[in-house]
Amino acid sequence: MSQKNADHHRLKFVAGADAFGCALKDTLVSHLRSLNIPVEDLGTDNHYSIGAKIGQIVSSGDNSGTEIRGLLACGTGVGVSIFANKFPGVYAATCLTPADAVNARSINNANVIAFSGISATPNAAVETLDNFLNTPFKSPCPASNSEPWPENIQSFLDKSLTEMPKIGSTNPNPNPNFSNSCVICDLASGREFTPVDIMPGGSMKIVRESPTAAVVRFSGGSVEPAHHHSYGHDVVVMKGRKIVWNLSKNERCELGVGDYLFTPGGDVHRVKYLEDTEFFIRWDGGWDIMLDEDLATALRDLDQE
Ligand SMILES: O=C(CO)[C@H](O)[C@H](O)COP(=O)(O)O
Repeated sequence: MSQKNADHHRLKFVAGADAFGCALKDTLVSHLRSLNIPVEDLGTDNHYSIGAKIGQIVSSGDNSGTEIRGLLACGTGVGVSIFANKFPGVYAATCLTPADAVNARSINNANVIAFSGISATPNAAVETLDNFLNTPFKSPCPASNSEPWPENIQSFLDKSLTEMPKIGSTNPNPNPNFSNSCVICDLASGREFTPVDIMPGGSMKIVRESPTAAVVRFSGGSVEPAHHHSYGHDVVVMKGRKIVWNLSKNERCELGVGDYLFTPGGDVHRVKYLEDTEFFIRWDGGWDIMLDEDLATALRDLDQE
């Protein structure tokens, strides 16, 4: 059984669902509010977007000391978890039973819970959510036969909060052209620009991996359709001019030589290159890119500007 923890006053939830999970999410949001737990309900979107939005908010945290947790629901509870888990510091767990939620809190310190809108009944889902609320990390749980953890597992759990965030933050397969022994020795020479297949007109020379640093070139007139990255990135323009629309924040800026821009992880942005442009870019973690629209949509929208 879960341990009761009535002190929810420093807790806030952000919630969202896709169409398959929407009704269940509404039930669970009402339940949280009946417990006087504040909830920001982001409503319904496709499971890629809603999982990423909740993940981004939980990852960003809250500087007032309030703990932010996420509640997600889709058809299976799996897709939304995968996307939320792309963000650092997010531990999203799909919980199909009340026992899953006790295990996910006790063993994994999960901070996002994902439900299956298809298979969960409202009553079972409420019980599952209550367990997620009331189970402290490292408490006895079904996986420990409801007994305190043995010493070796307790020690693993104790270390996991500091060890887990490091996983994936260093490149497990460093390029043999690099020496990783010290920063000065990470000399990258002789690297080539390679075309960025999904961004016509663009080419990129990666000079360091995870955190990833690169020099990027785009030919004048190129457009990058709206996209986002898991990690925030710094850009310094070395040549040319570009316009960046941050669609998440409804902001537009024009960057010329020497200008700097930071774009947070998850922020959707579209870019147009006014001239042949070259810039240095550095992501806070590994490089990835998720397209949020196709090129035709970007060009059509820019035409209407
Ligand atoms: O990742 C990339 C590969 O095409 C782009 O170089 C990068 O996305 C350009 O910077 P921004 O994300 O600010 O548009």
